[in-house]
Amino acid sequence: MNGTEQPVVVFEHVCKRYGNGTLGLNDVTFSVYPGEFIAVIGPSGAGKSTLLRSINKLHNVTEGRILIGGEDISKAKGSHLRTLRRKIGMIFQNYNLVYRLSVLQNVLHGRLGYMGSLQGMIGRYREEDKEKAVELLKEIDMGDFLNTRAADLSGGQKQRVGIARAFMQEPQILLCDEPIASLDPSSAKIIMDMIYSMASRRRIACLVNLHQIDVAKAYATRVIGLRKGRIVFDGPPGDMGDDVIQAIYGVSADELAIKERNL
Ligand SMILES: Nc1ncnc2c1ncn2[C@@H]1O[C@H](COP(=O)(O)OP(=O)(O)OP(=O)(O)O)[C@@H](O)[C@H]1O
Repeated sequence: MNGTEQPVVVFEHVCKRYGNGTLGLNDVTFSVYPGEFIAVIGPSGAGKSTLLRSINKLHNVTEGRILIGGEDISKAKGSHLRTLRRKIGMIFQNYNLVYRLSVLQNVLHGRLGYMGSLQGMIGRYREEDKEKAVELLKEIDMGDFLNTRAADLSGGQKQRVGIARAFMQEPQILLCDEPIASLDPSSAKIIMDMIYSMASRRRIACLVNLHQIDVAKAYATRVIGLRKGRIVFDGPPGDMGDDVIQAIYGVSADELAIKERNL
């Protein structure tokens, strides 16, 4: 971040109330700058997914504004919404691949937001898109799996394809919703390393929902701690003392470690 750079995402006093009355986000205000790697942490139900889903308007917020590159996505519709969504890549806990399709075809899906609907339906991709997809797959060590069906991959390999698809979109913001929650520890490390290095090399801003504080501390340039829909901490991981853990989770770091061990 530097003094002249414009934020890629701005939240201004955002509230999200669900139909049943639950307040998922409560007066949330923050800005995200290019190159930041932000871990969003908090106990179950704190609003982490609600926050991520608000950014690309997977649901409407009830109050406040969300600006993407200076434009209000809360009000955007139709082709304007589609254009704004191109800037926002997503990586999911459950990969969201099309399992009957090949690895290469899944990665090419990252270009769909740039194509007409007919072009997309018949899968008519430009040669340069295919070359870019192959390059990305090589970058994540999946160059030998181009024609493998996505169904036939391990969990870690599926997530790598999810990563390549997200970068294929050339986003300015990458939203990762618990990207390692379904993976064993060694695959989780590989995936976090890949997301971190690929995003920082391209200066793409990342928001990553995480359950593990140690992972947040290891990778994040900044941590946002949510509790009951409110931001209760926003700062560098080095500032996360026991008081901060208590404010986010309502228990001490020791108690939290015991709870996690018993899960
Ligand atoms: N579709 C919905 N309808 C009603 N309430 C919802 C809905 N989705 C989420 N909520 C509620 O909003 C609050 C925030 O939920 P959210 O899923 O954002 O939390 P989270 O921090 O991502 O939790 P977890 O770590 O368990 O995934 C919770 O009280 C949840 O029950």
